[in-house]
Amino acid sequence: MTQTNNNMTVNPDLAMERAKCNFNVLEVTHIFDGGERNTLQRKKIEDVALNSGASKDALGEEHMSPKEKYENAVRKSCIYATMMKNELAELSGLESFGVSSPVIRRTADAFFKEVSPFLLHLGMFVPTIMGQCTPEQQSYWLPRALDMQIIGTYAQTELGHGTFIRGLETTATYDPETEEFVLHSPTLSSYKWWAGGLGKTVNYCIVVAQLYTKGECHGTHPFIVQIRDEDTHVPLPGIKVGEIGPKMGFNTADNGFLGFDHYRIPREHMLMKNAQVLKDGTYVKVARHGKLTYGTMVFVRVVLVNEVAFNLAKASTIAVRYSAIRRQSKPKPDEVEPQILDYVTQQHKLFIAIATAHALQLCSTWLWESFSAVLAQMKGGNTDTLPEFHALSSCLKAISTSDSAHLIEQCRHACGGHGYMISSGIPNLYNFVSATRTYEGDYTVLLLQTARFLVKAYEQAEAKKPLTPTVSYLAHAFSGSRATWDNSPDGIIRSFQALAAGKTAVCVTNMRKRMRAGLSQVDAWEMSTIQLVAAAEAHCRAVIADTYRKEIVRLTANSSPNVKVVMDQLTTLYLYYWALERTGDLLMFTSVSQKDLVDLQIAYEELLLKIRPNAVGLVDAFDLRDELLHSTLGSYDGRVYERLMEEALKSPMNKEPVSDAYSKYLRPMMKGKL
Ligand SMILES: CCCCCCCCCCCCC/C=C/C(=O)SCCNC(=O)CCNC(=O)[C@H](O)C(C)(C)COP(=O)(O)OP(=O)(O)OC[C@H]1O[C@@H](n2cnc3c(N)ncnc32)[C@H](O)[C@@H]1OP(=O)(O)O
Ligand SMILES: Cc1cc2nc3c(=O)[nH]c(=O)nc-3n(C[C@H](O)[C@H](O)[C@H](O)COP(=O)(O)OP(=O)(O)OC[C@H]3O[C@@H](n4cnc5c(N)ncnc54)[C@H](O)[C@@H]3O)c2cc1C
Repeated sequence: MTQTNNNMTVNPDLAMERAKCNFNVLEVTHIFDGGERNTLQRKKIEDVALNSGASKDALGEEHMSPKEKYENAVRKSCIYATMMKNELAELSGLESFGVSSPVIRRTADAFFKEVSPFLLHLGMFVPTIMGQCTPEQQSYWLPRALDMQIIGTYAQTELGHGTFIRGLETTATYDPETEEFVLHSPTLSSYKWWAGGLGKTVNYCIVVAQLYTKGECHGTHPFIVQIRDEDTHVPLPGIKVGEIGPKMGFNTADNGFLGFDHYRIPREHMLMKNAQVLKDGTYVKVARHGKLTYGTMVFVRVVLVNEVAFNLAKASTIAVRYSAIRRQSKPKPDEVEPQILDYVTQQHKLFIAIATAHALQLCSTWLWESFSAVLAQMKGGNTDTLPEFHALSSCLKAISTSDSAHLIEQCRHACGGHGYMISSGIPNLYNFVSATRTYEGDYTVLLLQTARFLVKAYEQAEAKKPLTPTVSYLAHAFSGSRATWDNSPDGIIRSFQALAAGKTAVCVTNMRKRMRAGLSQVDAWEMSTIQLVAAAEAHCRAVIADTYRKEIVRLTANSSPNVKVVMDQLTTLYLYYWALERTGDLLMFTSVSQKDLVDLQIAYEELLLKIRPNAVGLVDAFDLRDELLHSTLGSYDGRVYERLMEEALKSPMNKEPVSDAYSKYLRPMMKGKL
């Protein structure tokens, strides 16, 4: 594994762990990266972007005031954007997620402990231009946006509504006299709220507003709106814009608010790929599917699965390396204190994090490929696969973000007190990832979208109609008997599918019962939503487990024997872990016995011991440079205590031997003179 400094002194415990590792680390790196070619290109990009030291700060971000932090983040965003235009442009021809590859996105993490104020520009503004504009509109806006001549964001959420898009209150009323739209915020709750970069950075944004023309409302549509002068950056007349204040994370993203006072924009600034307003105000619907204006959200949901996998890989790298150098307690009085990684409970906390990072990474690639296929079909006018894809991307976004946030927090627990230090890197990772569970569609709300699809699919299965691939297992939901338990990987995956089918069946039965008892369909649905969320979660687990297993079998077909073994151990661990987390459900919906579950628990514990010698090798295989980890606990060399002390000494509190607070408050209070 290449590191920036080849002459470093490595902590002896970490060196011992690396010597113990019995598989080829680089081969696993290639699996995680999606192939050797991707690894080589990633490394080239990282070398160009990071070796100059431009990502480093003289003073840690955490010691800066909010204003200094923001300005520093803008400074570095500009450096990175310039690199992207110049040095990195040629290198970024990876198998990429559209306009900016995930590798470019990831490398940027070395520059920011929180996030770049440009995140929404690349993450949503540019993708909306690509996905919602006509070709003419695109040829005008896209080059300017890609060249960063204009910087934009995505302003959809309002103070009063985020989830319920149809409830947005901002209006865009067409005036045929001037051929303009008049944007207006009629209430306080209609103010746009949350858009990243809106507070101070951007001069344009995508605004989602209720479209009115000829006195009729046509629902929400996207518009491109200039909000600041292109030269002076002063907000334009009719615009009220500002920053929303401190948050749990995202503090360098200047999330903002925005209100309009009868603010006029040209007709051409409505993004017209899916619907148009003609000069005379006639509304023309172009798209075949009513929800295509939600396309950018679907894109970001897909991207987020990859994003959280990467952040989970970081957290597990930090926690596993730290657990290898940390020694604590003395269970055997005559022996030295063990590495905390030797405690089975510690392995239980951490190895699932490594396995989940792999599972989500592979699912994200598979999801991206499915998305590309859906987009290709839609180009030809066919939207048949969109409902299934919406259900799939919704649940994968919900479960991947929720599991990752939970496991990153578990990694923090695994690092004891030191994990609570900002310098460990874990709090920032947690703050970032916990937000992903909420934004781009809240966890519960998205799982309920998947549940809608599952219920419909169940009814189709009942009527013996054909099923789409991800729910084909529902065809076996009507056998009348419980699924046969079998603890092979394929057997466990079948059991997860049986749980999803069983839970969906329970929901449908309960809803029907409730409706027979007099509840409306809406109320019967509402009363069943706890179970519907559980059914969607079970469905998603079955999809992840199945995809993870199939992808690993495929990707390791030509791997060396030990890589095959260790990758198989991780997938099996994932399956055992979730089977043991869901024992109650297994007892309800499969033939599993108490003895089977006791045996499974023992097999799980034995698997932890088998993975243990390779744990550091497995996180080394994520190949995360120290610059990306920002961690005193997780650096490659394991100099944890030295780094903790170095960071502590940087605290501005240590600049003076006696704090001013002594003479101002402590002394007077202690001398009774306050
Ligand atoms: C490559 C690297 C680039 C860098 C990027 C890195 C990372 C990027 C990070 C970016 C940072 C982002 C920061 C955050 C940004 C935001 O949060 S932006 C705001 C996001 N907001 C939301 O996600 C709102 C969530 N709400 C909704 O999506 C919808 O309102 C809803 C909950 C889905 C309900 O919509 P509604 O119109 O009310 O529909 P329903 O009545 O419930 O359903 C009607 C039918 O429509 C189907 N449907 C709904 N959505 C879609 C869709 N998107 N696609 C296809 N179909 C959809 C739904 O299933 C219903 O179908 P039927 O059951 O058949 O009736
Ligand atoms: C860090 C961050 C960055 C963001 N960036 C942007 C941005 O750049 N642009 C932008 O437009 N927006 C942005 N958002 C807003 C984000 O998209 C919304 O916060 C998110 O979609 C959730 O909507 P909400 O806040 O209205 O939550 P609410 O819908 O009010 O959710 C509150 C609770 O109600 C529950 N709930 C709501 N509806 C239902 C239902 N139908 N059934 C059951 N339960 C329900 C939810 O599950 C949740 O528990 C950002 C948010 C965050 C936190």
